[in-house]
Amino acid sequence: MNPTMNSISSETFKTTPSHPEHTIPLDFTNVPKLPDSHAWTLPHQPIDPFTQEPLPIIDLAKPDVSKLVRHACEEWGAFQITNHGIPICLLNEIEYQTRRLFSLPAESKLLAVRSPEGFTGYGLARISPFFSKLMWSEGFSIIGSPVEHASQLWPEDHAKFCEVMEQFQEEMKALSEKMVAIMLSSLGLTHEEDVKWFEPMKEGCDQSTCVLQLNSYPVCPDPGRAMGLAPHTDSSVLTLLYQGNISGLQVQRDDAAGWMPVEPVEGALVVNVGDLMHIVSNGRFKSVLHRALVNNEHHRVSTAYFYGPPRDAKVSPLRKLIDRDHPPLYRPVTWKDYLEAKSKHFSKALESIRL
Ligand SMILES: O=C(O)CCC(=O)C(=O)O
Ligand SMILES: [Fe+2]
Repeated sequence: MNPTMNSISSETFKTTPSHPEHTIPLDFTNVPKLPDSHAWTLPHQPIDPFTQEPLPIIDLAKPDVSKLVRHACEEWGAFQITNHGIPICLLNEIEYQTRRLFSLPAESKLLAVRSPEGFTGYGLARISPFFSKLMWSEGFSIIGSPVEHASQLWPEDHAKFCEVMEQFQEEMKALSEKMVAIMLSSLGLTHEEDVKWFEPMKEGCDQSTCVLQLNSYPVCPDPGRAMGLAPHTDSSVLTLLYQGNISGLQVQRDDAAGWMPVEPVEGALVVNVGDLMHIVSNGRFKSVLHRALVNNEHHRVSTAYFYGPPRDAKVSPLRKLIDRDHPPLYRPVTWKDYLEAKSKHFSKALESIRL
């Protein structure tokens, strides 16, 4: 592994495996010892949480949300939200269905494996090809209805799974729109006027670039040397993450400071600034470098919703944020172009479009 490979891309781009013998996740049940293929050498560099301002937790029902969100996006590129309006019963339901899926025997999960040219289904983390070591995790990607793969997993009994996943995507899309609006208005922008690419999404014309990613981090025999999900930034506009009540997520505020755990808060969602928001805000909001660690007691699952614009919409630094003192930092790109840049330049994708 290249330890300098820090900010890596994430979810919907296509990549070629660097270790073709491992195109599907390990059968994690009854692995008594961490295999060499999964043993990482990077020290985990934890931060002393008492020396740092903790990651902001923002109550959306309180006043001053806009100021708090701006501060969080400028300083951290991530924050947690409470009072977001997503019912706790839906969050419990999504966690239940996610656990139900990943608790299936390995041979059943392989019936729903993501095809080499596909974007959806069961498989390794998408960022796997960028690392020589494998991650202690498995994933299931959904765009719209998961019925094609779910019916492979449960021929008779997939209706509830599909219903919950579809309902959750609808709720996440609406909440993402709300959060984008708050973020932009915190910079003095009204998204209706300023962000043309945003319109088709709001009208529901194109939902195809939003992805629901279910992640599973099985109990690990040697968590100190394993990596659940290697450091990366999300390529999305923003990501909404539900991590249940098991720790593992960490964010990096800046290179020197080490990794800050994002401790679960009951019913809260984590918001990550993605690379596209980094671009439209002309670098004011930072896409956050984050990773997930594993443990030897609990099977951790998480649900990430990546919110993206229509594939062909142009994304560029917003005009109102540009003046003589703040020249545009990035050239205009479509989401499609950006994902291509990400799969080619990996951690250097943002740099590759820098003016
Ligand atoms: O599981 C987590 O906490 C992080 C998941 C994540 O970063 C991702 O799916 O991109
Ligand atoms: Fe991520």
